[in-house]
Amino acid sequence: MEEKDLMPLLDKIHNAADVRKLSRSQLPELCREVRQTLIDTVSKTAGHLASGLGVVELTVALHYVFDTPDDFLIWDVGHQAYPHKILTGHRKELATIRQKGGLHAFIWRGETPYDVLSTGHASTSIGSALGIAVAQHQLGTKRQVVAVIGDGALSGGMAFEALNHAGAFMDKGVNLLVILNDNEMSISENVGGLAKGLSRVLSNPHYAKLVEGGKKVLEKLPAVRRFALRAQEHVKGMIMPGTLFEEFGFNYIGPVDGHDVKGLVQILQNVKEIGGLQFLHVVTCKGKGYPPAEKDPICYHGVPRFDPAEGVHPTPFPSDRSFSAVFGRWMCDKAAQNDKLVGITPAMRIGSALDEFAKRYPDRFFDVAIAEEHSLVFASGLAAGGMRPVVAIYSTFLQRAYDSVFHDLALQDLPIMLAIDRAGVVGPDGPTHHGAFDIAALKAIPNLTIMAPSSRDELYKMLNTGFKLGHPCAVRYPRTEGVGELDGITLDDTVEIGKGRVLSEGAKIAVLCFGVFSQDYLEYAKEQGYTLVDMRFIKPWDEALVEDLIKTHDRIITVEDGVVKGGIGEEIASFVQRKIGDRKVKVLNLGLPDRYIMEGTRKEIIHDLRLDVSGLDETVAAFLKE
Ligand SMILES: Cc1ncc(C[n+]2csc(CCOP(=O)(O)OP(=O)(O)O)c2C)c(N)n1
Ligand SMILES: CC(=O)[C@@H](O)[C@H](O)COP(=O)(O)O
Ligand SMILES: [Mg+2]
Repeated sequence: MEEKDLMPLLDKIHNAADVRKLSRSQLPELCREVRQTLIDTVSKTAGHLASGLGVVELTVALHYVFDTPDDFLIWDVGHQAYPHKILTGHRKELATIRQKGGLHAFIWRGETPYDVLSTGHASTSIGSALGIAVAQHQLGTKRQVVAVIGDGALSGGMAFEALNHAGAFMDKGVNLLVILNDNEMSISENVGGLAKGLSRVLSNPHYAKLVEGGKKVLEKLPAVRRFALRAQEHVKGMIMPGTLFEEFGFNYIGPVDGHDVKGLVQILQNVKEIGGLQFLHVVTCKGKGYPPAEKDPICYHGVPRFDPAEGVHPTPFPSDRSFSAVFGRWMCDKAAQNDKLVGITPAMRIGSALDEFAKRYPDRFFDVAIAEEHSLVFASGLAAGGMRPVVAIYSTFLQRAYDSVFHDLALQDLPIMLAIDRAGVVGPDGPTHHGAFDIAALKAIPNLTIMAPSSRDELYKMLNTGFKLGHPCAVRYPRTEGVGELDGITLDDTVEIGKGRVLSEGAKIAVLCFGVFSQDYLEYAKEQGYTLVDMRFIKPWDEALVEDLIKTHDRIITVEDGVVKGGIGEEIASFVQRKIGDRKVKVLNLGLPDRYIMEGTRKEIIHDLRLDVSGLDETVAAFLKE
């Protein structure tokens, strides 16, 4: 075993209390061991890497200073919490992270006593930590509350709603420490005025002096609090004239070096003494300690399995065969033809495959940071102002902007297209990331056309159709590769609004699919002699086709990559009931269950839900006997 693989300290750490048994001088070695464990494990499991590497020292210092789990520690998103999982009893289980039956991808309420709230969607940590802090004040406990939020997550409006509300508790005996983990990165570059403001601090030539000054001031804090804070004001005044956070009622401290574990311990101990509303600005390097990740933190945000000696090659972008890549290609093709087309993403440029579009059309590409609600309202303004916006947004994150789909798109009848990526089961990111609800949620909104392509060429044609429509519309597609070729498909190729297509003529059973399942079932349907339909449209769906089918089929199965409850299948079942008169036609709705789907590969989950061919075959056999 190589020297680097020896973990003498980590071998003694079974929970955070064990961390607190170490001397402060042992902490740098503990950080080395945690960092090595992270690289060794995640390179074998895949998952989130760079963010966790950047908070190793902060995580060690927090568990060293605060009496966790009695004191509360709330991580924003939770993708950076792998070091936290290692130190709180899951060092071995980390090898199961994001796998079926394994550790949750992010923080999961109850996974350990240290984890009181589940996370996964950004910008919630300050609000939930404030709630916990107010609860402790009401209950009269002395339990401390710490929120750790990244500079990307801090760009989310929810974070500012919480900061604003926190101000109501200034000098009221509520203790809350908000730690900004500032690595100047989101998944890609962090954007916006706040990011610029924070960068000004870090790029200031006096920054190093400021950090030293900050440390000196903080070292004196408890003893000469008034003087120390005045001195710190002076130091900050050079760089940070009246910080935004102090306007919200917080005492802003920093910026401080987020990789000096002993310095962090000292600062946290001092800040803990002060109490009240504290905002500690910690500066870190995303990917710290693994040079390829330091050099390219975007590439190492989410990694496939890789050899640490080799690094990750190529940078994990959506594969060429993915639906996301088709969308990215369509955006570039359409932008060349129509100069009103603009593309918007809430912080997911790479995952949405907008990288090439952003490079070719920088003036028509807008990354609005982690601000899904704003991405749609911004699009409404662009549209009202004469542009043709396309918003690329993950299904699960679109949930944040549901009201804007109604209020700022459909109600206004604006020509905006939503490219809803990660629709349906996504896989290892688990329950906070499956795009399970967009069909049920969006189909309730009047004046919204919703399409679900079954193949890559169909997606391209649907994007053409949606853009040509010139009214509010959405195209939803999964985080998978697809069948179908784009050769010969042009920007003029569209699909007929509201019309489905029969892929295989059969009898007895008609299987109506919304999305990719029709391609999965095609061979099976042909072999069994069942009718297979690619419905193409969730709204408006092809009533005439269904009315026709129920004249010749007495079993209808609907399949959607979304929840069955409130899904499109139930709508069809109700339609069939009204149309069959005295005929006996039974309808079975298949899709995602009324429960949360835990982590696993998409393939595993689809199999467990009996939505793959073998599952469908079993279901059909039973259905025919009913
Ligand atoms: C509401 C929401 N939108 C988007 C995401 C996707 N996402 C996960 S982590 C991340 C970047 C977070 O940046 P930051 O908070 O700075 O953390 P870092 O990775 O830099 O440590 C994004 C956009 C999310 N989890 N939740
Ligand atoms: C933590 C987070 O929310 C993102 O990193 C998300 O995991 C990205 O998902 P994709 O890998 O599907 O882009
Ligand atoms: Mg960041």
